[in-house]
Amino acid sequence: MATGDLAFFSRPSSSAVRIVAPTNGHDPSPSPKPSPKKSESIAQRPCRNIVIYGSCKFQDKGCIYYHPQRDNPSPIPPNESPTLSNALPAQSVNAPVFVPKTPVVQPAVPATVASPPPVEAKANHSQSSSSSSSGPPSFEEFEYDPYAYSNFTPNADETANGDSLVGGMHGMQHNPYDTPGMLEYDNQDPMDVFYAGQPTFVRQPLNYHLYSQSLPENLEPRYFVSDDIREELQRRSEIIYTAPAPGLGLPDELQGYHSLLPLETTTGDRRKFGSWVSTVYRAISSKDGMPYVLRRVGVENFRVTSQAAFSAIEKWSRVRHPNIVTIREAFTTRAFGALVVVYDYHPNAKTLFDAHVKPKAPQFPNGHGRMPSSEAKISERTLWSYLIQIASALKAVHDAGLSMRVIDPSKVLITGQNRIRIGSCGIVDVLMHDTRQDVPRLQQEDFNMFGRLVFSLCCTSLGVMNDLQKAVANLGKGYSADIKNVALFLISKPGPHKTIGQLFDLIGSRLLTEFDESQSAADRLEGELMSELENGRLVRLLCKFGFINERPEFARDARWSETGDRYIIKLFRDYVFHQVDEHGRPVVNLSHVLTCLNKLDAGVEERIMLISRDEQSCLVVSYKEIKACVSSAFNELGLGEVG
Ligand SMILES: Nc1ncnc2c1ncn2[C@@H]1O[C@H](COP(=O)(O)OP(=O)(O)OP(=O)(O)O)[C@@H](O)[C@H]1O
Repeated sequence: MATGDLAFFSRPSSSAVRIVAPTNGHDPSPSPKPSPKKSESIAQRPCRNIVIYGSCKFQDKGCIYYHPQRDNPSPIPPNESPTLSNALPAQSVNAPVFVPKTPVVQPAVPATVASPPPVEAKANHSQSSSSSSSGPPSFEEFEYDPYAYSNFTPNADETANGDSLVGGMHGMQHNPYDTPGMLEYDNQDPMDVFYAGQPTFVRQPLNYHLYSQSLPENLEPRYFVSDDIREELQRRSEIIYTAPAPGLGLPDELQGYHSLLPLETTTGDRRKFGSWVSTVYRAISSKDGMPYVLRRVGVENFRVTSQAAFSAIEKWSRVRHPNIVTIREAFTTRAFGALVVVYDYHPNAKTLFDAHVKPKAPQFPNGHGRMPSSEAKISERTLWSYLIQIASALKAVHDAGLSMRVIDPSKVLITGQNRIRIGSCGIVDVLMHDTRQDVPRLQQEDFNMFGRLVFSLCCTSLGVMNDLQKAVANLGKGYSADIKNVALFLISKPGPHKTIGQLFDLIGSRLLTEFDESQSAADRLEGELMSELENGRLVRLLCKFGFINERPEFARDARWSETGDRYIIKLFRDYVFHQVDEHGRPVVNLSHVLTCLNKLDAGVEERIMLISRDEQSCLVVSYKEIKACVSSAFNELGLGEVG
């Protein structure tokens, strides 16, 4: 690969990315015959064998390179200094590098900087400096410098004066990356070991706090939220925005709610909610644009004679519990001829009845006749989780001086992975506002309803309680004695011993298991959130690439995409996305893409080699510099025609 043809990197109209073939001692035209001056300089060049292996077999057999004497074991020739005339031409490594012509703005460095601080302190500084708000230098300031990695140390006078180091450059010899915050590697290119007096290779510190490290390919999914969670959230999001079918004959607007969409069939045989028929709609609030559930209870001649009917709703709306569907408000409506209670909407919620009790549609195994699908039995662990969540909701309600009044498989929702929420609270309180409420008795009834729900779930049947003996026997066959005890306690006769506290005594240490599992679930979700956080940053970067690359209005202006910042971005895009394997097949490696983009976003000092499409030129450039290119090209768009 040749580096001679680098002219297209230059942008004559500006100093941006001015890459020119070296002159004076780094003559671009490769000369096959070494000039006398050149032979002299070869004799001054450290022998690679010494650098790599510590000795050279050909030292006394005509090797023309420099070999250190015993009294001077340094591999660098005594009169060698990293000056312009003695440094190796860029052609030798086929890799020109970018170095800012003016230095990166660094914080003032104390005079003691000449003796570098310990490595650890430097590494920390490096991390903070790379994330500092001063940011990388504009790419306008970069210019090709073959001495970028020479081991130049400013003299005491220069370092004593902060300005001299920070703002003042002595020609092109000071490496702007040679700051106290960098490890030695920052003064080196990995290839230096082959031609300079730097036998050690110190790895550049990675800014782990700024980007995720690449993971083995088989762990790729860790970069993204896991499939099951993604699918579930996508489904919910789709359901929220499902548009109602036209011609349903529903009001366009109902007390500040619009876009009503029934969540159940409103025709055919309807089950009763107590002695009422209820229908659930999803509707959007005009106030906040959020979806809510309207439960409409069609009650003939239902009249609210006083606001007192809604006092229970006020109490209920103050009950905020993770296992209760929150009530927002209630109203009656003539247009709808009903009482409407508004609840929080949990997209893709399923009732316990639909999930566990409702007979499933028959399956057709291999076309050989019909067979009813077997009900999936709830596992003991899941059942305990349901029990604990409902008991917890019950406690909150009883503590608030209320009673649940409806605990039925058709009114308890599963709103996520084993997440239970009791819906339809408060409705009965409004409907029966004119009858005297004996709260302790109603609370005892809650236990009873809860017990029947446990039997229904264990036996996957609603009518199970018609034959109690059989129900107990069935439950005992499928579940532990502890479950059986809880179920029997719940359906036992009311009495002073039957309190929510007693119920929790029976649940015992299972509560801790539930608590532990819910904490683990929170940890898992936090982990998922982290991966999404990373993705958000990368999407912003990809958007910038989208804005910059292949702009049609500049299609005829080759200079726009073939010079300066944009050319580097174009080559970087090839490096990230368009690599091919040794057979010319596209390499589709998501880990590579994510790693590159993360490093770019963090603007790390690590350098990569970009290769032109004709493979005639290459360019060594750091992520930090590419990042500066991206932001300058993007800013240029914003200030220009794109507005
Ligand atoms: N707060 C809510 N958020 C999301 N969906 C809900 C909510 N409340 C109820 N639903 C859904 O609305 C549908 C109907 O609920 P409903 O309580 O009427 O159940 P049902 O089984 O149809 O009972 P019924 O026979 O008494 O009407 C169910 O699929 C349920 O998941």
